Amino acid sequence: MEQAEIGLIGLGVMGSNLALNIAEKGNRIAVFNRSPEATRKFFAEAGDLQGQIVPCETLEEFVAAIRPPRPIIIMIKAGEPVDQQMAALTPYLSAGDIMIDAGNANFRDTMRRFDGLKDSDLTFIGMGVSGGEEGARHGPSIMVGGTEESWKRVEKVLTSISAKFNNDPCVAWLGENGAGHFVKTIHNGIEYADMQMIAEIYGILRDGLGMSAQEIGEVFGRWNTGRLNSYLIEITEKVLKAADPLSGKPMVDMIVDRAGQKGTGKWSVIEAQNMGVAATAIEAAVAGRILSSQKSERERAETILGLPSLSEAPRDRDAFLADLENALLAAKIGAYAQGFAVMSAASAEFKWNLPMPTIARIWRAGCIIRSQFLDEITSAFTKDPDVNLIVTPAFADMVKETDGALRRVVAYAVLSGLPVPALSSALAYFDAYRRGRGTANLIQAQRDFFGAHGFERVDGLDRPHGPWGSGLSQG
Ligand SMILES: NC(=O)C1=CN([C@@H]2O[C@H](COP(=O)(O)OP(=O)(O)OC[C@H]3O[C@@H](n4cnc5c(N)ncnc54)[C@H](OP(=O)(O)O)[C@@H]3O)[C@@H](O)[C@H]2O)C=CC1
Ligand SMILES: O=C(CO)[C@H](O)[C@H](O)COP(=O)(O)O
Repeated sequence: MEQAEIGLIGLGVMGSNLALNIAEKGNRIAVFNRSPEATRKFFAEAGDLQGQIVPCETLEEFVAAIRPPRPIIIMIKAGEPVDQQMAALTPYLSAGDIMIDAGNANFRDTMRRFDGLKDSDLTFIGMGVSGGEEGARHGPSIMVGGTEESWKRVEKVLTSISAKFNNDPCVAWLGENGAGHFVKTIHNGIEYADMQMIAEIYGILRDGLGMSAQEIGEVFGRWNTGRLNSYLIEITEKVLKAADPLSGKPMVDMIVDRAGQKGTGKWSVIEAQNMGVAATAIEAAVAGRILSSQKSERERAETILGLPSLSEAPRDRDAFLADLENALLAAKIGAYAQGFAVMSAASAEFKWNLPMPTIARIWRAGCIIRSQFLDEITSAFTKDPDVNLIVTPAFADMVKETDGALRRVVAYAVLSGLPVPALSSALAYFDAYRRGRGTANLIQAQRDFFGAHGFERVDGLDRPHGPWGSGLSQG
C-alpha cells in the first residue's frame, strides 16, 4: 500500500477535523487514536476521503504506514497525556522524524519536550492551532514553534490546510522551541478578554435595559456589520437567537452561568505577571470565569447582600447603544494591546524575535478571535512593530474617539451594580497608561518609610531617603 506523507494521533474534535482537512488537500494521512473505536468510526464517516486515509490500530502499524522522515501531528488532551503519547511513540520512530504537538500545551512543557529531543535524531515542533472544530476542518490559524529547518519540512502541508485571508495563508513560523505555543496561549488570553467583555455588554443589555435574548442578538447582529465585525460577535448573535429545543425558551437563558476553563487564560495571566506586563483585561476575564464557577456562593451572597438598585436607564436608548458599541471597541483595543505587550516582553525574554505584524496577520482568519480589527492591527504593527498598540497613530485615534463611550458605559454599570471587570480594567489601563505623572511617588515614599527601599527624586538630586521621623531611613 502507498505510504502516507503525514500521520496524526488523536481523533477527538480537533484531530478528526484536522485529519479530514489534511486528506482533502490531497495529502495521504495515517491516523491513530488511543481508543480504536474512535479510529473505526472516523474512517467509516470519512466518505469520499477514505482513499486518502490509512486507519491504524497500533502505533507500530501507524508508524510503518508513514513514509520516513515522518511528520506526526499529536492532537490529544494537553499535559501528561502528551508526554505519555510521545514516550509510547518514540521507540518506533527513526532519524529525522518530527513529532508535532498541536494541542493547547503550556509553552514551558513545549520547551522541556523540545530540549529533551535536542540531542537525539528526532525533532519536536510545538504548534498552536486555533479555529475550533470548523477551523480545524476548513482552515485554522496555525502558530508554529521549533527550528526553522523543521518548519521548512512541514510548511507546504500546513500552508495547504491553513485558513486564508485574501489568499494569504494564516500560518507562520514564529520562532524557536515554545514560541508557537506561547503565541497560542496569548491568543486564548485575548479570546478570554474578548468573550468576557461581550458577556459584560450582554449583562448591561439584559439586566440594565431589560432586553430579551432575541433583542440583544439583533443588537450584536447590527454591530457585526460595523467596526466590531468578528467571529465572536457573529456567533454571539447566533447563540442569542437560538431557541432551546426542549423548553422553547432562548437557549442562552437555559444555560447555567458557570464558565469552564482549561488553562490557557490562566497561563496568559501568570506569564504576563512573570514578564512584568500589566494584562489587566485578561486577568479580569480569568477572574470572571473563576467567580462564575462559584455559583452557590454567589447565590448565597445575593440573599445576604441583595443587589444594588439600577441607575436610571439612559434616556436616549439609541445613543446608549452607540456608546455600548464604541465601549466594546475601546476595551477590545486595551485587551489586544495588553496581549501584544505580553508577547513582546516574552519575545525579549526567550529571544524568540516574535514578529508582531505576522502574528496579527495570521490571526485575521481561521482563529476564534479573527476579525477585521486584526487587519488594522497588522497595518499598525507593520508601520510600528515595537510600541504599545494604543499609541500607534491609528489606534491612538480610535482610543481618543471611543474612550468617552467606555467611560459612560462603565459609569452606568458601576452605578447600577452591574459587574464590568474587564471593561472597567481596560478603561483604568488607558487612564493609568496615558498619565505621565501617576501616584506611585506615594507608594515609593511608603516603601521607603517602612523598609528604607529608597526612591528616585524628580530633581535628580542624590538624597534617596525621606525625612520620615525615625531617622533610620534618612539619607
Ligand atoms: N476543541 C477546541 O476548540 C480546541 C482544542 N484544542 C486543543 O486540542 C487538543 C485536543 O482537543 P479536542 O480535540 O477538543 O479534545 P477531545 O476531548 O475531543 O479529544 C481528546 C483526544 O485526546 C485523546 N487522549 C486523551 N487522553 C489521552 C492519553 N492519555 N493518551 C492518548 N490520547 C489521549 C483522546 O483519545 P480517546 O478517544 O482514546 O479518549 C482523544 O483523541 C487539546 O489540547 C485542546 O486543548 C486546540 C484548539 C481548539
Ligand atoms: O483553544 C481553543 C480556542 O482557541 C479551545 O477552544 C480552548 O478549549 C478554549 O479555552 P477554554 O476551554 O479554556 O475556554
